[in-house]
Amino acid sequence: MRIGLFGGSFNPIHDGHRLVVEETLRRLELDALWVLVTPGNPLKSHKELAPLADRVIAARHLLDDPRVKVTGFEAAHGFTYSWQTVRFLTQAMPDRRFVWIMGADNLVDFQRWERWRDIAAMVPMAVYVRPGSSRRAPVSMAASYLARWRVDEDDAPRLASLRAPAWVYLHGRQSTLSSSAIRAGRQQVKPK
Ligand SMILES: Nc1ncnc2c1ncn2[C@@H]1O[C@H](COP(=O)(O)OP(=O)(O)OP(=O)(O)O)[C@@H](O)[C@H]1O
Ligand SMILES: O=C(O)c1ccc[n+]([C@@H]2O[C@H](COP(=O)([O-])O)[C@@H](O)[C@H]2O)c1
Repeated sequence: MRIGLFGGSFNPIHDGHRLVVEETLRRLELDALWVLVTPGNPLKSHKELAPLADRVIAARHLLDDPRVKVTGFEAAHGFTYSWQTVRFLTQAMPDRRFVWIMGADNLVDFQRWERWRDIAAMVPMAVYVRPGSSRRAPVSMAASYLARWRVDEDDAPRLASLRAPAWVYLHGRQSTLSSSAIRAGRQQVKPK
């Protein structure tokens, strides 16, 4: 069983997230994708953060696919950092093949994440291209550190079965949507 783990603030969820979900399910040949709605990104202000339950409900509504499961379980476990989530899931379910999924902007910042090298060593990762970060991501500090474990895009279907570290940078359909622009009233959850 190959399962994508797509963590996010989803404040609010938008069509850019749906695009990443659809593309990674297809390109990584995943059986399931778990959307992990975070109690709060440790690197972001939580001042404008909507309640977890509201973000979970909205994500379930927009991502209406039987393969997609939306959960806020990190809050119930008291997890703040993604390494805690990844360690917990890989230890609790050693027979599942997990892949951590994130947009290219998060690879640019990845070296600021708590124990980011440990995350990369625990789980294969798929980075999805995003406007504004597509060129910076592959030359970021984390990408340079992880360069020798980068897998060709054509091998994306194999990623889940590879031993970590292993990662792929996926190019494809792109969305300019962002939650912050939606909160500021400059964009809509779904483009017109
Ligand atoms: N348009 C997009 N294209 C590709 N990846 C995206 C896009 N929007 C968000 N993501 C990715 O989805 C995950 C969750 O993102 P998040 O909930 O922070 O949304 P966001 O639009 O980046 O929010 P904000 O604008 O508040 O930073 C992250 O890994 C992020 O990189
Ligand atoms: O563990 C960390 O240090 C860490 C730092 C930044 C972001 N994250 C996680 O990355 C995911 C994407 O966050 P965001 O806000 O960009 O949607 C979400 O699951 C966050 O909890 C995790």
